[in-house]
Amino acid sequence: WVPQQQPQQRRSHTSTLAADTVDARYYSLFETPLQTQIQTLPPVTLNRFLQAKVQEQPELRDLESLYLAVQMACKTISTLVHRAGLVTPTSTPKDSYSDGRYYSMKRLDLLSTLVLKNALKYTGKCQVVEPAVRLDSESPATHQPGVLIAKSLQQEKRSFVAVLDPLDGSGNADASICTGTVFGVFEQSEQSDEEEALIQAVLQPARRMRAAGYCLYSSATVMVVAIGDSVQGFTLDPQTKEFVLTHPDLTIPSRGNVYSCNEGNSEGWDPAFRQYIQTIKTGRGQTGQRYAHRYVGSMVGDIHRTLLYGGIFCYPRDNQDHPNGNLQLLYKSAPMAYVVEKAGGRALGDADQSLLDITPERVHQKYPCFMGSADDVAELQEYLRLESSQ
Ligand SMILES: O=P(O)(O)OC[C@H]1O[C@](O)(COP(=O)(O)O)[C@@H](O)[C@@H]1O
Repeated sequence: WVPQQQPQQRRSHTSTLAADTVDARYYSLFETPLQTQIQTLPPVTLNRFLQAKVQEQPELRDLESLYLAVQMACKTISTLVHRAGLVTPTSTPKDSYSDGRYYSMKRLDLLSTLVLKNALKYTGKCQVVEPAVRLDSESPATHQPGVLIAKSLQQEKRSFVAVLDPLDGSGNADASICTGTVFGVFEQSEQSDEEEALIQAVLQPARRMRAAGYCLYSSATVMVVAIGDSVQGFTLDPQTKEFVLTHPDLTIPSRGNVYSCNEGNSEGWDPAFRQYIQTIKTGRGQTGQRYAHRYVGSMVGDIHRTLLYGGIFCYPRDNQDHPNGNLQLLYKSAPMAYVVEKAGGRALGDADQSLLDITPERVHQKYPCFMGSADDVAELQEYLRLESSQ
């Protein structure tokens, strides 16, 4: 909707219609000097940011094309996700997906995977493989996310190889709950283009990543990238369709007051972890403050909130349905952990092991994870150590 009249003209009307009053208030926002200033500031787009980065560090040039392809795909996926309710059939066909949720989940997953794959391929600078979907024995009959591995094709001695989860939390999209794309980038030392070699190239601990990031599709679409030693957040401007730097040099607060986990699994948790949660939520932890519980059930959303506000996100093992937690290490928790640590937080896989030091044995392997504000993770670590010493 475009206003047909200037605010000044509208206010000159003597009509006292409520709509006019509301409009006047709306326009007056834009007349304040501060707002005028903000609007005239030249935005730093992701493209410009990357160009500047490459000028500083020319060895990142290959990474630039990968990032540009990912951001292009994320713009399309953002539109797909936001239009999901408009284009997905509401009645679920009775086919191989007995559960209606899995049907549209699968559909959005496939679409996002295709969009991302094409964006990467059409750069002409990336080779893309989609590792065959094999169900992990630890998660029989559950939804298996699509995953992509992309390699930059520059004829340099080194090349980059990225692992990408096109749409984390796709099962939530029907309820308009946030979802996300996750990626992590390694260097490939051995120059082979065989699928198996590419898979091996990403089966590395996240500490060896050269970059990682995610795109959150929520009330806004936000791309957060860890590149070099800093973390930058860019918001997609729906008018210009550009990612604009809105969260420069993101750092996670050293302490928060929110814990985020699937408390429905608490019966099967290790006693020490259960004790930790009980302690912080009743205000008997180190801060003496009662922690609030927040759990979207969409990892990217839960971790993004943790990054901005502080606190702790956990997916521990339980002795019922999740002997290794419920998050795939390689393409979900490890890249997120990389971002969190680059932002000054911490991430654990076990009592004494950083999540960044765990080598995935296979693409879809799940692993317990705990990440967030450094002081909160340190407090939890004491409980995990207690458990492992028993
Ligand atoms: O339902 P649970 O066990 O809490 O698991 C939720 C987790 O599963 C995920 O939704 C992953 O789902 P997808 O398989 O759709 O990618 C995470 O985003 C989220 O944290």
